[in-house]
Amino acid sequence: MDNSLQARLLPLRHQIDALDEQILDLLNQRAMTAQEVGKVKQDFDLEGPVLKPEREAMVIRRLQALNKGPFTEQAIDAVWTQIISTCRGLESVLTVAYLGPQGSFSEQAALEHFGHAVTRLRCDSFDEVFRAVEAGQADVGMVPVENSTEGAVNRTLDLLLNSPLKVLGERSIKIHHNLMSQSGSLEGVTRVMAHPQALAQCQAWLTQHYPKLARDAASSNGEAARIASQDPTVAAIAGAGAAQAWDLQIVASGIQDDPQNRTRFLAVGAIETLPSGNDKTSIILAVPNRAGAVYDMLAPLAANKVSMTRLESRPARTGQWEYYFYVDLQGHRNEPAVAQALSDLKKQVAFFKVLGSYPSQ
Ligand SMILES: O=C(O)C(=O)C[C@]1(C(=O)O)C=C[C@@H](O)C=C1
Repeated sequence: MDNSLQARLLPLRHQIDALDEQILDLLNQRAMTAQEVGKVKQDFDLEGPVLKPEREAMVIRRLQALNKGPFTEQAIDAVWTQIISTCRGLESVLTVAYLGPQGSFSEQAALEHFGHAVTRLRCDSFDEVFRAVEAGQADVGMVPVENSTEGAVNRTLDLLLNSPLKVLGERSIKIHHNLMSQSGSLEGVTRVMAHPQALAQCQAWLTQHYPKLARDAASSNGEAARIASQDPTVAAIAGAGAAQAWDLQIVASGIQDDPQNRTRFLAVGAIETLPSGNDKTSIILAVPNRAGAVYDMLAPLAANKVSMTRLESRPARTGQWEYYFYVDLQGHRNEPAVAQALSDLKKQVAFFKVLGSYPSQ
């Protein structure tokens, strides 16, 4: 029996080729079915983007529940996000706005959430992201709302307060910082550039490994990578996407001081999301400045057995109320317990706004 490497590999590779043909055929059948769905939506004159966040979440969760492995749950999420993205793109291509430049963590979050079959609209600020979506230049926007080490992203909180857009999804990504340069070494490099937050998140590592390297602030990590791609004396700290985007070589990876460093992003758009079976609702509240007001504010949640997953406060600049409270609840606003809690809450607060209900990640 021929037991050489080739002899053993060949039949397995034939098997993989045959399986790939079946997968390809099934993918095309799925794509044609999605096109049919697109036609039905057109026939019923459904306005707005074809995006149905709750349906996308349900498709992926159902497969994760059915899965027997060895394909992992994360792989199912990543692969089906791409499949759905492509199918959605055959109905109508979604335009996603986010803070650029190329290779930014916002871009990573946007593509991990909506897949690659989208039109990318890179913006210079979070304000511009909201403006682009409000003006209809983009269907959805992706903005960071909190970082596990740095806390809330205040500008995003302020924009959510004043925008008519709804939150339609969330995506938390690991913030994995890399040191990168043109050559892949630090020879000839005299300074390291990054956004101040990234420099802060890597300061212990830099002090330990490269105490003599000057540290300079850039407007974003992507911008630092762009500068490093043109200046061999500069190294940048950025995500792996930026190394790829600017053709830089990674000198050291995972250099953030907190290995669990994560940022949570919100997807926003002019879309009301229906219940998916596992949802969150984000609201903003303000209470009058009197003793016990915050306690009273939260009582309807406990009374209706609605769990709060996050509470963030932000100074109100009206002079009239002290703080806005950003609250995330478990459940969809259409679920009876959440609906009751929201209606009770509304009666006793000075300000009340539902930002949206959306599938939990
Ligand atoms: O079910 C739909 O409404 C579709 O358009 C199909 C599909 C999919 O590929 O599964 C694509 C886009 C939507 O956001 C949701 C799901």
